[in-house]
Amino acid sequence: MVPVSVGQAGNVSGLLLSLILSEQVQNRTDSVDFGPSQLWCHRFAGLRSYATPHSQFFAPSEGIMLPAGSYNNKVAFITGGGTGLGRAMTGVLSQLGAQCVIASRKLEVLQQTATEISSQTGNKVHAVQCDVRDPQAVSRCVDQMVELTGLPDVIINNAAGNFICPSERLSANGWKSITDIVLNGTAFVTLELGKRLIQNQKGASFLAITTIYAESGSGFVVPSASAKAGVEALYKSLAAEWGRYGHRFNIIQPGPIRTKGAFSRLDPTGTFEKSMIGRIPTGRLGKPAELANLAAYLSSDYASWMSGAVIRFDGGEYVSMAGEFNELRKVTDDQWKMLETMIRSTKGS
Ligand SMILES: CC/C=C\C/C=C\C=C\C(=O)SCCNC(=O)CCNC(=O)[C@H](O)C(C)(C)COP(=O)(O)OP(=O)(O)OC[C@H]1O[C@@H](n2cnc3c(N)ncnc32)[C@H](O)[C@@H]1OP(=O)(O)O
Ligand SMILES: NC(=O)C1=CN([C@@H]2O[C@H](COP(=O)(O)OP(=O)(O)OC[C@H]3O[C@@H](n4cnc5c(N)ncnc54)[C@H](OP(=O)(O)O)[C@@H]3O)[C@@H](O)[C@H]2O)C=CC1
Repeated sequence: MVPVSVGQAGNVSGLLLSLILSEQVQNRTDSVDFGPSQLWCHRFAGLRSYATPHSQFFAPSEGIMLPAGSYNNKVAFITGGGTGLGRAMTGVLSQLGAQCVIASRKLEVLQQTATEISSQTGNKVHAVQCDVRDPQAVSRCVDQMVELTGLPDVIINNAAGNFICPSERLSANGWKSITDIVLNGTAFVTLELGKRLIQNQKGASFLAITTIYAESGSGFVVPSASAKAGVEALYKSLAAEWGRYGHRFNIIQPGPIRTKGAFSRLDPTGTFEKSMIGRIPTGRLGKPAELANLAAYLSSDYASWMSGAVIRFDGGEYVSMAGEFNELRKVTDDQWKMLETMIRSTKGS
């Protein structure tokens, strides 16, 4: 055994500290190099990526996974289907043969998405305006859907609102705006459709899109964390209660996937993206198409035995943040040699 002096021990902690500091400096440099507006253009034009070299082992497969026609004669209702992940899920379900109904507040956005997707897939996509915070609006939206397509086979509760904000700066209305969309909105849609499906003795698959911090909680997005946790409790409860009516309930917890809606409100300057990717073991963000394939599987007949499931879909980010010693990924081989020598040279307690 080689004895290690206090000086060496100091070097090791110094090295660890400098590793952490240099990362912070690097992050600062990034935000100085690219001013917020410039960065914004780059990020949403997809011109910039922080993906790590090892992400090459985890290259995304963005083609459609299920066999063609898997959703023939099915109707899918997707809240927030006009943008981001909702749009990606609508695209995949439509490509697989579903007739889709997308609903949110901005009718023009929905109509544009509906036209684009249906012209690509040849299947009908209907746009219905609906603010999910208003139970009467939800009821009217379902009336409209029944006229257009009949009751759905698949319901995806995807609509959400979110912004980062220290909780001491949050107004009561700020809290309400998020929890009303996420928890009440999901509940209103689920109860309205659930009751009508039960009356009509029709089975269905319900899917909710939550987030990894629904489980852990997270500072600075407290209304979202609280509401998403509520959505998970709602879905797990109904999985137990409404199986007898032919209803399945599943949940996907995505990690970060670049969409304008999420990133503009959660990382407006682009400062956090690099550190986010640094802690994701697969070294990159998720892709909307990857989430859409998982959603299509969970909502399909191939998953008819899945209910009450909570699927974390985050490239490993959650476990990476949870493990107390995971920061040791940053220790180099030479530093490991020193650390091992120090540990082995310790005698007694
Ligand atoms: C980087 C990604 C990594 C991980 C992602 C993990 C999870 C992601 C979860 C998501 O949900 S991402 C999806 C995000 N998408 C959206 O948020 C789209 C829809 N959002 C909106 O429409 C708005 O942002 C909204 C949520 C604020 C709702 O809009 P609305 O017009 O209804 O609200 P108001 O503008 O009237 O505001 C209501 C209330 O909130 C206060 N408020 C608004 N923004 C902020 C803010 N940034 N900070 C503090 N407070 C805010 C606003 O002042 C109002 O309160 P008062 O009346 O002033 O008291
Ligand atoms: N992207 C990511 O990294 C992650 C996203 N998620 C979840 O994925 C889902 C989709 O998010 P994403 O695609 O990124 O973001 P978007 O902002 O693109 O999607 C949110 C959608 O919700 C709709 N919406 C908001 N408020 C209401 C309302 N009151 N009534 C009806 N619809 C409403 C919006 O449409 P409109 O404005 O027209 O109403 C919009 O289409 C959300 O549930 C989000 O929490 C979870 C983890 C990570």
